[in-house]
Formats: sequence, C-alpha cells, structure tokens
Amino acid sequence: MILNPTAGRGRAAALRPRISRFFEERGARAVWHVTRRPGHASQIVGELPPGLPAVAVGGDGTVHEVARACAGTGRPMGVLPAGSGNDYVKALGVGGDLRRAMEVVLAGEARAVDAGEVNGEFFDNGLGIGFDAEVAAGVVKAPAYLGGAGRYMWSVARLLWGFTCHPARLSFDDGTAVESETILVAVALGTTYGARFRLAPEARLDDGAFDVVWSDRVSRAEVIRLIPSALRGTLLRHPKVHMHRAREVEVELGRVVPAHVDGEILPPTRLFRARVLPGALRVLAPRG
Ligand SMILES: Nc1ncnc2c1ncn2[C@@H]1O[C@H](COP(=O)(O)OP(=O)(O)OP(=O)(O)O)[C@@H](O)[C@H]1O
Repeated sequence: MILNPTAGRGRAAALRPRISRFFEERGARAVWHVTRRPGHASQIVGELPPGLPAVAVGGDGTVHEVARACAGTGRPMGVLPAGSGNDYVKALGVGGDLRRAMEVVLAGEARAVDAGEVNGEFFDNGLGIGFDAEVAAGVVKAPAYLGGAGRYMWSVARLLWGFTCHPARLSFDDGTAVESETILVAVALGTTYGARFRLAPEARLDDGAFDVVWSDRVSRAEVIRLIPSALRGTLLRHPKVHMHRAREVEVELGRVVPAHVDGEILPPTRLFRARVLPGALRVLAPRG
C-alpha cells in the first residue's frame, strides 16, 4: 500500500486502520509505505521486489506516481480512492467506493491497459491543454470546505469571466490535420477529469488509442451550457465539440498555453507531441 497521507486534504491517512482490517479479515496482509514528499511514491515502488502489486492509496496524483513506476515493468497496480479527485478508478470501472475498490484489489484480475507519453512525460489518465489545465491550477486556491468536486466547480466559475480560446493545429498519425480556436484540447485515455467532468465519455483504457477532444471557438454563454453536458457525459453531441481517435497526436498552439497530465501541471510550451504506450500498465480491475 503506497499511502499519500496528505491526499483528500489529510483524510487518506485516517483510512489506514479500516483498510488493514479489511485485508486481515480475508487472510491477506497489507504492507504500508507512507509517502513523505511529492515524487516519493514512484521511488518506493521502484524499490519493491519485482512482481509484487503496488496499491496507490490516495488521489490521482498518487495514482500518477505509482503508475509511472509500474509502467513497462509488469508490476500490477491497484487503486484505493482516497483523494479529492479520483478519476482513474472511474475509468477502471471500479468507481469511487472504497469498499468496492478493496474487493477489486483482493479478488480482481490484472488487465493490461494503455498509458501515454507527452514531451517525455508519462500519464495514465489524460493530457489537458488550455481551460482544463487553468482549472486544475486554480483548484489549489479554492476553499478547502468545498470538497473535491466543489473546489473544481469553484475554479471553473472563477475562470469563466476571463477565459480565451486558443488557436491550435492538431495533427494525427493517420494524416488528418485540423485547425481550430479551441477552449481546450483533451488527449484522453480515461473518461473523467477534474473529479466529475466526463470530457471523453467514450474513451477506453485498453483500445490502444487516445480520444482527442477539442472545440470550435465558443462564447462564455456556450461554455456555461456545455458544463452540464460535460457532467452528464453528453459533450460529444454538441456541434462545436469534436473527437478524433488516434495513437499519436501533435498539438501546436499559437501561444504558450497551460497544460497538465493527470492533474500535474507541465512546463510551459506551445508544442505537445503525445503517443499511446499500448498495454504499458497492468492494473487490478473488476473480473470480466
Ligand atoms: N508526504 C507528502 N507531503 C506533501 N505532498 C505529498 C506527500 N506525498 C505525496 N504528495 C503529493 O500530494 C499530491 C496530491 O496527491 P493526490 O492527488 O493523490 O491527492 P488529492 O487529495 O486527490 O489531491 P488533488 O486535490 O490534487 O486531487 C501529489 O502530487 C503528491 O506528489
């Protein structure tokens, strides 16, 4: 168990006795490793005996660090949701319920799923460029009492007054290229971003491809109307929202635009080259 004690605003640490008890009662023993700083989870996993499963106990930041260290090694990764954002467990088909997630870790099956890489940075859930990343960066300023999804909504609302669309050229590995002025580009492996927003409702973790989602130029009123669609997962029905499935994508922006992978902010740049790493991760997922 790779526990980030700060995840979920400190709530993750308090889950430890409950998790230990669950496994003990079923004849298994949880061995705990507690992270001390950002990046520590990857280091801990790198030092575990080969083949032993590593279970991320935290939010998507912890999953990102554990996944990065497991990718390409054959080591299975489990996830126990204990953060303020728990997007990856939704893509896995586990959901946000801790008890169900513990059952999957104990009795699920190891499945190969895709990961991604952009400008040399690993990701397991998605790359977001533009509005998405500005929202992720703004979440840290939101009042703590709002909780995960509430803090994300707070950041969305705050940004609506000043957002701009970004000139972008998207080139895909099948030779297709499009130019647009978009509010964001999501290069998605998983379905869900920012705790609740289903930006890529049709994405599958094991199809060997990204679902790349972008928009035409949109006004503030249109963005406000798009938010409920993003929450419901019906975004792709909107005529100004587009999706293309690709193994590789290059996104060139007219100017430097903020971007993130799995919620972690990337160094500023105008050019993003992303490719799928097919089947690079083994994850503990529900059987069948
Ligand atoms: N001991 C630690 N002290 C401070 N930060 C840590 C520690 N261990 C891990 N971290 C960092 O905490 C960050 C947030 O973790 P995580 O995403 O798992 O939790 P969260 O509550 O869901 O956070 P978020 O609100 O970002 O979704 C990660 O980027 C990780 O690098």
